[in-house]
Amino acid sequence: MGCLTDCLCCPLLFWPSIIGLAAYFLRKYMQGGQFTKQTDETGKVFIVTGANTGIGKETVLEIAKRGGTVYMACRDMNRCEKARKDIIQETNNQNIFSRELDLSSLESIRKFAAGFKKEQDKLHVLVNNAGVMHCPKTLTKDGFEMQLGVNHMGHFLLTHLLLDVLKKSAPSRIVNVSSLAHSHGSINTGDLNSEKSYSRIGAYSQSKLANVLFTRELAKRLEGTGVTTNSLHPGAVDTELSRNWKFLKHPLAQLLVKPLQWVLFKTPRNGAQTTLYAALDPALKEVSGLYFSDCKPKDVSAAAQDDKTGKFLWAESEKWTGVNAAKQD
Ligand SMILES: NC(=O)c1ccc[n+]([C@@H]2O[C@H](COP(=O)([O-])OP(=O)(O)OC[C@H]3O[C@@H](n4cnc5c(N)ncnc54)[C@H](O)[C@@H]3O)[C@@H](O)[C@H]2O)c1
Repeated sequence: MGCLTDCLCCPLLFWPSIIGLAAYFLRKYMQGGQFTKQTDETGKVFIVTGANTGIGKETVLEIAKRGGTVYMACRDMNRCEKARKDIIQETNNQNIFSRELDLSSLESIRKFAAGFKKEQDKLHVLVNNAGVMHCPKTLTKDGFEMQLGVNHMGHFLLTHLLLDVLKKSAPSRIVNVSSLAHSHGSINTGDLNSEKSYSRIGAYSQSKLANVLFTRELAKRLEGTGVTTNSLHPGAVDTELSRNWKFLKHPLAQLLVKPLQWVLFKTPRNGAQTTLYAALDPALKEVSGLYFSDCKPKDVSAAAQDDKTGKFLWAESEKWTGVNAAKQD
């Protein structure tokens, strides 16, 4: 009792302990839902885009632990190869492969899909995970605004090129990693490619809204094929995604931001849980067109429920990516 009174009277001990405890429990809470079901993925083939870091790498690691064959589709082959070796070492699963895929190049996407289909005639789960966020205005090799180009258009083409193998492997799944940022986005129908004006944040939100609209429209078109598709928000996750916010690298910003990040952001492993849930949970075998967060279905914004915009985006994406011509290749 005396000791407690002493502590209460000593702000130097009391307040740091209270803040520390509050931070600890808040961090625990912020780590979110976990996918704890045990599944055996032996014999199943997966592709994960952007698999060398962050959520993508953790997704591959967990699937590898469960025996799946995984193609890590990456832009940076040095980092991809290193991540692959780490995963093989940790899981002893030798069926992990690294392949080059640059989603900012339609040519690279076509090359990746053709190469994959030469090696495999099955694909059970495609995880469209790769993404860029808040970059300064740049264009993809084909002249698309980078965030819409990589996050949506690249995955739109990739998905279409792999649909035949996904259908052959049904029941199969397409998982699109979107973001809560979709909820403050809008599809700029008059200036989809941000030619008249550009906002880093607006273009990211637009691309993540495009992920949800694409998922919903695709789900309708895939009805009865045995291929399902869902989108998700992984949570706020401590990854390299914020690399374009250069001020965060300043030592002073690090001093302020790091403790906050530790409390409020998920680890990449916890950030991968909703992706794993959407990709692996047997209970979702026939569930399609939904949006998940923390391993649960969640509502999407009104803009994401607008089927007219979904159809507009689909038609534009077909035009931009030349998907119908590509399918005949
Ligand atoms: N981290 C978060 O808080 C958060 C929140 C919401 C949504 N997301 C989404 O999660 C996904 C994964 O992001 P992360 O947080 O792991 O970030 P990350 O930066 O660690 O990983 C992104 C991956 O995408 C790859 N990539 C980028 N451009 C590419 C291209 N042109 N071609 C191929 N690959 C490319 C990167 O190389 C990297 O491997 C993204 O789609 C992101 O929008 C993340």
